[in-house]
Amino acid sequence: MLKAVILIGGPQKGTRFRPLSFEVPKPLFPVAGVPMIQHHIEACAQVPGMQEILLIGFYQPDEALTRFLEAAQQEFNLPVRYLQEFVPLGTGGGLYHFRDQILAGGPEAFFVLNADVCSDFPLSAMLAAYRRQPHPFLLLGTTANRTQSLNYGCIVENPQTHEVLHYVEKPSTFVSDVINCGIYLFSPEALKPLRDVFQRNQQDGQLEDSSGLWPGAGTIRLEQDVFSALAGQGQIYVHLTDGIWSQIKSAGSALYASRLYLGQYQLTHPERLAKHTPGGPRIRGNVYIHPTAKVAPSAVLGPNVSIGEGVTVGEGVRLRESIVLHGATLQEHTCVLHTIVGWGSTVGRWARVEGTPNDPNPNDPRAHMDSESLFKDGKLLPAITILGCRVRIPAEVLILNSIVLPHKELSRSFTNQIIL
Ligand SMILES: Nc1nc2c(ncn2[C@@H]2O[C@H](COP(=O)(O)OP(=O)(O)O[C@H]3O[C@H](CO)[C@@H](O)[C@H](O)[C@@H]3O)[C@@H](O)[C@H]2O)c(=O)[nH]1
Repeated sequence: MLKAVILIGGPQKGTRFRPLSFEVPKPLFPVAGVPMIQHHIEACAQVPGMQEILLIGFYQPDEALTRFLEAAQQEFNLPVRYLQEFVPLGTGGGLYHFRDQILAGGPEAFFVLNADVCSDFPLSAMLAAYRRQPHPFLLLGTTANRTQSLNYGCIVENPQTHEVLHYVEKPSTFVSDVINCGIYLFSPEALKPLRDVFQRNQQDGQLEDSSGLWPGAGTIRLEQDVFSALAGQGQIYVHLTDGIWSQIKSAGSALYASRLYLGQYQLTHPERLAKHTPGGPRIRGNVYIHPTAKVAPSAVLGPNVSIGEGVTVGEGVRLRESIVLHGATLQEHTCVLHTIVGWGSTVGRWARVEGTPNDPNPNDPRAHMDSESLFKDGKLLPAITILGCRVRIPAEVLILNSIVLPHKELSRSFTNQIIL
C-alpha cells in the first residue's frame, strides 16, 4: 500500500505569483486547464496500490480548496485530505507532525511532492527503483546548467550506485549540475531522522533561524536538516530523469508549465486537446478549451493556449501562448499573445495585449525557467503580460509587457508598467 503527500505551502509564499494569487490559492491556479496540483493527484492516482493522498499546508481551508478536495475524491475514487499546519512548519515539519496520519494503515512507502513543480512525475519508475533497493530517501533529480543549478538543491551522487554523497541547498558556488526536483519517495524509516531533528530542535530552544523559521516550534527544513545532514551515510539515493520538469514560481513559469503539460496531453489526455471541427475556431498546436467556453468560429487559437470555464472569445480573435481564466471576455478582433488574462476580465475589441516570454534557452537542453525578480536596475524587465481579475481593457489600445492589478479599468495604452 502506498500514500502520497503534497506540500502545498501557504499564503505568504505566493508573492512572486501576484496578482494571480489574490483570487485563488496558488496550488489551485489552473495550468493547462486544471488546477496545478491536479496534475500531481492524477499521477499519484495512477500508481497501483495508491491508498490516500494528503495535502499538507498552512492555508486556511476555504471554499475553493474544499470544493477541489471533494471533486478530486470523486474523480479518483481515493481519499484526498487536507491537513493544516497552524504555523508554517517548513518542508519537513508537517511530515513529522502528521506522521501518524501518514503511517496509518502501514504504507510500504509514501511519495512527497512539492506542489509548485510541473513534471511528468515518473512515480512508477521511482517505485521500481525503490523496490530494487529500499532506502529511506529517494530523490528525483534532473540536470541544470551551472548558473541555474544555484537556484535549486544540488546533489552529488555516486554514479555507479546513485547514492547521494553530498547535498547543498541553493549553494552560492557551483556544486553539481544534478538538481533536486522536489519529488521524493520515502520509506516509513524516513520519519526517524525527522524525529531526531525535531528533538534536537526542541532541546536547542526557540532560536529563530536565518530563514525566519522557528525550529523550536516544530519546523524542519527537509533539505538542509535532513538531506544535507544525512548525505554520504547510505540513506539517500537519487533517481535521475530526463522527462519534463519545471518549477512554477512566477506567472511566467505557469505559462511555460502550461505549455509543457499541453504537450504531455498528446500522450496522457488527448481528449483534453481541442480539435479543429467544421464551423469551429481554427486550432494551431496544443490548445485546451473548457467545454463551457464560447469561441467564435473565426477565432484562431494556439499554439499553447488554455481557455477556462465560461470564457467568451469573439470573432476574429488571435490568441497564442496564453492562459485565459474563467469568465473572461475577449471581444472581436483582439490579439492576445504571451499573456495571462485574469478571471472576469474584458479585453475591448481590436485591442492588442502582448507580453515577452522569458522561456528557457532553447539551445541549452539543461536550461530551466528563470524565476528572477521582476525588476532590474529599477526597471520592470520585459515579461509576460498579466491582467489581474476583473480588469477592463478598452477597445483599440496596446498593453505591452505590463502587469495590471485586479479591478483596474484602463483608459489608454501602457507599455512596460505595473498598473496599480
Ligand atoms: N506544508 C508546508 N509546505 C511548505 C512550507 N514551506 C514550503 N512549502 C512547500 O514546499 C515546497 C518547496 O517550497 P520552498 O520552500 O519555496 O522551496 P523551493 O525554493 O521551491 O525549493 C525546493 O524545491 C526545489 C524544486 O522545485 C528544489 O530544488 C529545492 O531543493 C527545494 O526542495 C513548495 O511546494 C511549498 O509550497 C511549509 O512551511 N509547510
